[in-house]
Amino acid sequence: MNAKMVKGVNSSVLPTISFDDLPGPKQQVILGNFTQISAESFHTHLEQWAKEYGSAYQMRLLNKPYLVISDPKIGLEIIKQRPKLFNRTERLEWLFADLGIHGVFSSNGDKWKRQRRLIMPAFSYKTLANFVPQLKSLSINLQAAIDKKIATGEVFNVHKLLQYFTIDITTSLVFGYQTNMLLGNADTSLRDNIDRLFRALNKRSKYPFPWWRYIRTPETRRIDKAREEVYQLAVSMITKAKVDLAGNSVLADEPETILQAMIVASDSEESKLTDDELVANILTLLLAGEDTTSNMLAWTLYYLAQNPSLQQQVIDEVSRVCDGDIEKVDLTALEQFEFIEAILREGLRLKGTAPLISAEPTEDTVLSNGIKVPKGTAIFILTRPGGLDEKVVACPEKFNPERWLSTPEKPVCPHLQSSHIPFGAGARHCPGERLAMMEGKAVIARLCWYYVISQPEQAPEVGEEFAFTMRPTNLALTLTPRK
Ligand code: HEM
Repeated sequence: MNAKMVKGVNSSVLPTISFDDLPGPKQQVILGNFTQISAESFHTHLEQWAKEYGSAYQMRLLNKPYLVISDPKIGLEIIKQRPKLFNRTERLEWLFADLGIHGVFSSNGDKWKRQRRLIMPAFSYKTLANFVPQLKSLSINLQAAIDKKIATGEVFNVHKLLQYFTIDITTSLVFGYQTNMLLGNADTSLRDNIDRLFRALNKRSKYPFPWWRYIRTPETRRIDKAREEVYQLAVSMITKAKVDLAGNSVLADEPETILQAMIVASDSEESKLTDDELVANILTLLLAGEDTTSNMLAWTLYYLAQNPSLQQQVIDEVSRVCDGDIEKVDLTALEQFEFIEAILREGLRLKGTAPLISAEPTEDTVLSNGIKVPKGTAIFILTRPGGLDEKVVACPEKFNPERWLSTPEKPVCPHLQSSHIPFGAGARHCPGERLAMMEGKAVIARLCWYYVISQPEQAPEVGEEFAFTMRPTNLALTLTPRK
């Protein structure tokens, strides 16, 4: 094979290992490992096999071979060499296209470059800084929704309220449209539709061909309905944004929403986004911004519930930064919440909500560990094992935010930092990281300030479920107002 070497590797000293010679779980004829792996625990299966077969192994789902990488150095090497040497997988492209959400997340090549350029201004420091008052008012709505539930005395699901919060945030930032899920909008169809689309993505990613296009089941019909409803919402928002832009020339210079910014930025002939591309990107942002962030918040609360002294440390930080009054929280305060940031990072280390990143070489390639990867081989990069490696992290199973606090005498361990990629890395690094962290800090500060967070006695064991993002199952939390 005349294979391309990843950057910085000297081919003359590298022994090459053929993909077919890699170890891996025993495969069945035709099925490969298909029946050994369930969609809901996809990531834990892959992580378990990494413990058994090493940091690079092969598996097969029906006719499709996969290389699974859990060595963070190799994972980083792959994702940092996008878009030149690696792409998102072809399968991911058509899965997203099939659901009408083929935007910046799933595109490759020039299509991806153009879309990435057009959405990035929406995540600039300036745009997010302008969004802080809205973020603050939506976190107050979250608190009001919690208080309302507490007043009724009913047992309630905090995770669901966090999902409403992130939908309210994303729709308001992306469309400037108030879904008001937290303030009692009884129509939960948007959340239900997003949920259905995520589950469909996850289940369908196991199959090498789109059987659902030919065999209609009640579930395929429900998925089509969900897709159509979200699509129509996006179309109506585009129409409204265009009318707003036409009626107010100031908006062209200072767009108020991501959607307006995308329409303005795409207004030159060579970079124009078609309406279908606009819809796909709106849906991409809705999906990318909702579950990932609400799951991160839910996992963080799970760890805080087990540790009252961490809650007190959050209160102390908020008090110090906001001069004793959380209602003074603003952009500067959010930036100064270092301890809360450390808590969020530690939660992501143990329960990263994006445990897999997929990639595919654009040509035959040799990795720096000597593995020859044929063009088009699908690769799964596991984002969690690096942060659980005892050689890098002391007591890796322990929730210890202190490890993320940097002082001149004791900077954060560089190995820990480089093996921690919950938001990916390189040219396709998550553009929503800063927004997600701002949301996380605003919510964790407020909830610790106003409530004692605990787990009910007899709480069921909390599990992990993979539904394209990784979420907690059976999470029961009690929020009691602080005196
Ligand atoms: C805790 C919250 C979040 C996590 C853990 C997360 C994680 C990730 C990861 C792992 C990727 C793939 C990166 C790569 O391939 O290197 C990604 C991509 C992406 N994320 Fe996020 N994300 C979060 C929140 C958000 C938010 C709030 C938004 C926007 C509203 C967003 C928008 C995107 C987009 C558009 C991409 C595709 C980037 C590209 O392919 O160029 N994410 N995210």
